[in-house]
Amino acid sequence: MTSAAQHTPTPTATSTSADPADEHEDLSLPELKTARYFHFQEQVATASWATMARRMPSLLRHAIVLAWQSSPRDVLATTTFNIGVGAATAWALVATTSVLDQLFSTVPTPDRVMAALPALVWLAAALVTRGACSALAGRAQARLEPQVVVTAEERFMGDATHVELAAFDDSDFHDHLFRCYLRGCDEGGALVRHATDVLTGLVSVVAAAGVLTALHPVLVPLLLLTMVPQWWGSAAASRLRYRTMLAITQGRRRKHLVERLMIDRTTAAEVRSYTMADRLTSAFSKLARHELAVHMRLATRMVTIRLAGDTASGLVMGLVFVVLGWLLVQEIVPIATAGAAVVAIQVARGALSRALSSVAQVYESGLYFSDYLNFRQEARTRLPGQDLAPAPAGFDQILVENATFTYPQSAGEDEEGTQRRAALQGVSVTLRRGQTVALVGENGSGKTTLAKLLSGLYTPQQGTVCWDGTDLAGVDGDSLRSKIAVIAQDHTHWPLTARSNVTMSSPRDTGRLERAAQAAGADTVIATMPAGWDTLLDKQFAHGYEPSGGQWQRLAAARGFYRGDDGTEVPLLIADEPTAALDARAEHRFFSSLHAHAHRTGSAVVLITHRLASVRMADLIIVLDQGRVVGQGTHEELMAMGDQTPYRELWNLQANAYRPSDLTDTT
Ligand SMILES: Nc1ncnc2c1ncn2[C@@H]1O[C@H](COP(=O)(O)OP(=O)(O)OP(=O)(O)O)[C@@H](O)[C@H]1O
Repeated sequence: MTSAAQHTPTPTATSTSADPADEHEDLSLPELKTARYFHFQEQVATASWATMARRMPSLLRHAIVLAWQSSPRDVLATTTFNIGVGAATAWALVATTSVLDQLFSTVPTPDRVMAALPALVWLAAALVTRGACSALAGRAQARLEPQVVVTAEERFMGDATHVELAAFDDSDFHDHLFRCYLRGCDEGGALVRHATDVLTGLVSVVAAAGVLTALHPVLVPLLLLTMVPQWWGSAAASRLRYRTMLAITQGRRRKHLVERLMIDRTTAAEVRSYTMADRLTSAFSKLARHELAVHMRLATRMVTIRLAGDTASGLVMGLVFVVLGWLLVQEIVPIATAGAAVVAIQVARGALSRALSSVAQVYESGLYFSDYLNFRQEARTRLPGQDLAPAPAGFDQILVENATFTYPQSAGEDEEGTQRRAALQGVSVTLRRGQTVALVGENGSGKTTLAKLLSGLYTPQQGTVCWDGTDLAGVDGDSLRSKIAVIAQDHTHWPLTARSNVTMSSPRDTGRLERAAQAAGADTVIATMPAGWDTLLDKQFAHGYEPSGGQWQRLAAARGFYRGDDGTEVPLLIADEPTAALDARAEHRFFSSLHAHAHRTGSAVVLITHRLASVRMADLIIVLDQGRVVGQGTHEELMAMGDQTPYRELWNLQANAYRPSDLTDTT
């Protein structure tokens, strides 16, 4: 069969241009990348029946295991009732044979009808049973599919939130994760549905074949003969419909893109300012009409296939009748058996048609479901160990020894590239409880990476991070991180209430909340919010509120203070660029709070900032450059090291901006 994908032109930017004289007509959008959720398109479009048949057993095995783990009861019900449908089909066919036997006997007509009555009741009972089994199978199937999806989603989400953080820096992992998220889990449910449809169809075909064998073995080849055009017609129609849909996908995505430009709030103003409405409408119409034309062509080709299929079917059925007639004349089969054979053949043809139209869908769903299976397999290699020791209650000192950390290699990057990209190389530092330690250095020097090593989010590939004698590599990550408060540089704008944005997973404590808000300067932000602490911080919700950048930063700082407001349990507070969006007054207040926090709780505070005036008071300043420690000490010690040292250079650059040009630093 010729692929529709080959014949149906994919609408592109150039194909949308109607009038070359109109230079504004074409929106000139470049080719779209293959969507993550459609990456198996090529494989699906070109798969042969043999390929599908080869993959089927393993796909079905995985789907059955997942279905069984989701709901054994509904799997048993689906299977039992579908077998019931097959058995009732066979029963109905046998009853039909009895009815026909009686009706074609040689006694007078009223007697024949009376004699057929018990068989008719039997037939009615079989049909009712078949209907009931079919309905119950449908119910079990409808229950099973969403359960399979939820089980798959729960496992996926569990893995996604528990894998080590470094996995999110690996573009390959990220890609697998997103593909699984977009389709993998849902397709597990769809696979079960389509597989059950195939099963249902096959059970009925087998039932009809069984009855025919019992009636007379010579009838079975007749059944197989009628199935050939049926197979061809159903398979050709379903593949054509399918490939056409695949072929128009690109155009449909392009259409959605244009649609979004036309109806999105963010583009609405410029659509009007730059009078884009007509151009967009024209582009939209062309894409929509192209799709329409493809559908029209599909309808015509479907009719052609149907006509060819029906003609072939009619011819074969004619042949079957000729053979049946010959069998009757030769008295090989009685007339009642021949009648029952015709009914059985019709039942088998209908069931086969349904099964076939589901086979291609089993294949496609199976491919996408393999994204789910692959993701889970990969995630297992990235989950933390199970039997790790709990984190120590605290520390007197944190010792980072010779730590080297490289972010995961990007696809296509060579070993040399990896060497060049080491974010930290041989870093050794010591932090003591109660100290305020500042990490300074230029952009990309490794400050945030070191902070993430200290906060237990990353583990160095070489070297160690120890709390007193305990190497954090052997410690349970969750128990460690519950003892560390982090004010992150790229903090999350949680779509939750202001209160939950600060308390997060810790228990609620009003006193602690107020203290944290005050320390971070978030109290004045809360005071301006319509519902105070109960204000929802997301405009997507009714009465939602959108804080400004600086207000979000104060809330993030309050989150860190809240987590850290427990001297015995949280011995480390890490603040990464906590004041970048704050005004001068808020910044001053924040640094005072930070020192007060360290003093009051006795915890170690790690501060990352580019504002060197704020680190002057730190007990220890660690200077990083290209992933290496290039200086450490107090402000005075570092300034005394000489003119060309990185810290002094940076200090002078910033200090000079506030001085008359003829002044230099005074140390
Ligand atoms: N997730 C990541 N994946 C790959 N490389 C990263 C990632 N995060 C940081 N890097 C690289 O690691 C190096 C150190 O980055 P890091 O964020 O630790 O620097 P920084 O000193 O905190 O910078 P800044 O002052 O700009 O915040 C940089 O070269 C950066 O490109």
